[in-house]
Amino acid sequence: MSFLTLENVSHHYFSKKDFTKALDDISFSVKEGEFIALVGPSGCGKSTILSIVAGIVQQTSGNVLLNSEPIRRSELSIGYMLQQDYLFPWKTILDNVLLGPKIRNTATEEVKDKAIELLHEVGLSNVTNAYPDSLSGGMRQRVALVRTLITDPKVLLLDEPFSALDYQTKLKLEDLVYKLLKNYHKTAILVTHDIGEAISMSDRIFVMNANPGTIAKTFDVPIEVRDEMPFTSRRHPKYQNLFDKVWEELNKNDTTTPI
Ligand SMILES: Nc1ncnc2c1ncn2[C@@H]1O[C@H](COP(=O)(O)OP(=O)(O)OP(=O)(O)O)[C@@H](O)[C@H]1O
Repeated sequence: MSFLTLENVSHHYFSKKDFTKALDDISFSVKEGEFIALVGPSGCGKSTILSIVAGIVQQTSGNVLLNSEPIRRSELSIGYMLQQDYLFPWKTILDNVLLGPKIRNTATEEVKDKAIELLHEVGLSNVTNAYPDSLSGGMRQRVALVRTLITDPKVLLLDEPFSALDYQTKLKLEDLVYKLLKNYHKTAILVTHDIGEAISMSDRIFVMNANPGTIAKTFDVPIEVRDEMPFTSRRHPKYQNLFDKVWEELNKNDTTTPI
């Protein structure tokens, strides 16, 4: 059963003199609890899709559906995780995590306990009262993850959340995020330029073309790869096979990077 659907979605960005056709006739469905990845060249509209799903950008045409009905924004809670963590330097880690609930007036003792529990789950129990400046990039992204999860969003939009991290930290965080999202049965859409990350974390991959942004091809990640944690899944022969196919698809229409 489809949970979240984009139906013939197109989008133009208008300026005073010009316009950009960012997306052309995008259609796909995501099941509840499913993890999908969008990969494609720079400017193909990946972030625009996330913004449309989040309701930050209103598509020029087409529909966004929730459980096959036109979406009512109040019915879908969304969590966003970005490349930058946007932690407030003057607030402690715990207060950064509790910012959303405090704004909504829902920061009960129970929510505070949940925040502490989640910080423990991501290995940050010992820094709840520290300030962001004293944390590494990977630790800060773990705080950002907890800050996203504390509001219990139904859908997580992950816009290149690991791309600013060193490679080792990135691999570790991919495992951690994957484990948490599966444990909490979250639906997630990941935008990434990293084919390996897309294969090792998601159930399906949408490869996009640019100018305007379209979905060129959808790949199902084989069950044997999906059943493993992201790091170990990279050892599976079917991982490499899919990597080659996604790479080939990405390069079919890419005229920007001659090698
Ligand atoms: N606010 C905006 N105003 C005008 N044009 C925009 C705006 N945001 C994005 N665009 C244009 O829309 C197209 C899609 O942009 P988008 O950021 O969604 O692509 P992307 O695939 O996420 O890119 P990247 O991988 O570089 O982050 C691009 O041509 C971009 O320049």
